[in-house]
Amino acid sequence: MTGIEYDDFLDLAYEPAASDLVCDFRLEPAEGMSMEAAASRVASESSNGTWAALHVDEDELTHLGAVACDIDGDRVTVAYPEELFEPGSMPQILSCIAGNIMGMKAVDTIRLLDCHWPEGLAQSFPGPQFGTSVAHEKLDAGDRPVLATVPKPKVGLSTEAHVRVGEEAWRGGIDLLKDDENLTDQEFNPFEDRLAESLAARDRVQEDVGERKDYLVNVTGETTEMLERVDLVADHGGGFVMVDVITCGWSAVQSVRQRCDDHGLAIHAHRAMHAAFDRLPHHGVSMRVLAQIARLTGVDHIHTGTAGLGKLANEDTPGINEWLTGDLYGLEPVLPVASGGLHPGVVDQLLEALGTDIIVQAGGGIHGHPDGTHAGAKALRQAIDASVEGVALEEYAAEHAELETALEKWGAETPR
Ligand SMILES: O=C(O)[C@H](O)COP(=O)(O)O
Ligand SMILES: [Mg+2]
Repeated sequence: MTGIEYDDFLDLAYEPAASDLVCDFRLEPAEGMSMEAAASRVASESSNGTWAALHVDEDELTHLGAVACDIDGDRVTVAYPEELFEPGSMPQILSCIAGNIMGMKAVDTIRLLDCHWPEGLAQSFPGPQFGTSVAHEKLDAGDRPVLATVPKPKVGLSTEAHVRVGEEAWRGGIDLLKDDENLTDQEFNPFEDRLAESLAARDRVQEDVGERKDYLVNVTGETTEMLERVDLVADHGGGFVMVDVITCGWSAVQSVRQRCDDHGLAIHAHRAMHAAFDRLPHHGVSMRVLAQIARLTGVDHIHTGTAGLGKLANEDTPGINEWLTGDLYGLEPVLPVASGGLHPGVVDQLLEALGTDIIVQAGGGIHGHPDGTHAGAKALRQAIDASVEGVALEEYAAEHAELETALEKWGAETPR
């Protein structure tokens, strides 16, 4: 017999193996508990330990214990053996590394800051089907950012009004019409009507303007229902679906990813509710980790913030975007989405901060233009063109009336 003590999970001399999943945490131990004891409890509870010492027959035990292997101030590194995990199951992985430990009394606060994914575990997931390549595989954005818009008000428009707003925006130079996160299949704007009519409008606009356009229709719902909606999008000739990935849950995202593979559909991930996990800096799961999970489970785009230029609080957008587009054992890169309070007057600063390999989404920043949606869409496209060409917005506005009006209204201010 062997006794497993909860403080057996600390070994500061341990060097993680290449196959380990290595996680960085920030901890605040409970009163009266040392950092070492708290770190060991985290490694224990998130792998194969519990609060009490156990007595287990050595012959019956598979060694799956995690190791708290580094402590630096309030930072703790924990290495997990890959055998602890079910390959390809994001819920199972999260039940380890972001499970009971989030509410454990041994720590006052705990935040999962970053994960270093080993090759085997990363490759047990599909990753994106298209990722950044949507800009030229499904659209005609070339080297400029892809442009998207959400009709506002976010809910309440009839199908007809919704489609009209979309058509005006596409004609003004926007690539993607996007549903809002809380618009799915309500009575005032039913899913299938909106899908069919929007895609018919898309086809008309494409024919007229000679540029590919598409529609990010929000399929979010109960998983079986959501898969049926994915099939409908394919039946109607759409190229993308949108999913509220946090509210649906990662298991549902994995199911949608499989179904989208059958149809060649790209997935636009909205992150509504992410801030419940990542807004408090000392607790929860960072947006960086949520974005990593999104890439592994296979979304093609995900909202990652606006580098402080929009209406929502954001953590390290440039760093997250760099991870999403960097090397990950051959998995496709994800196209990051900047959204939330953007308007033409901040586009130059946005591209300076995040580069051009992004989607720029503006709702209020288009439909709030004094001359309406069509002019607002033109103003956003003009601001993008100016910034890509390296021309100052004010200078470009002298020749482009819609941009001039937008700059008069909003200047370069960041909204709240
Ligand atoms: O879902 C989104 O991305 C938001 O609705 C953005 O809207 P806004 O551009 O008006 O802030
Ligand atoms: Mg929204």
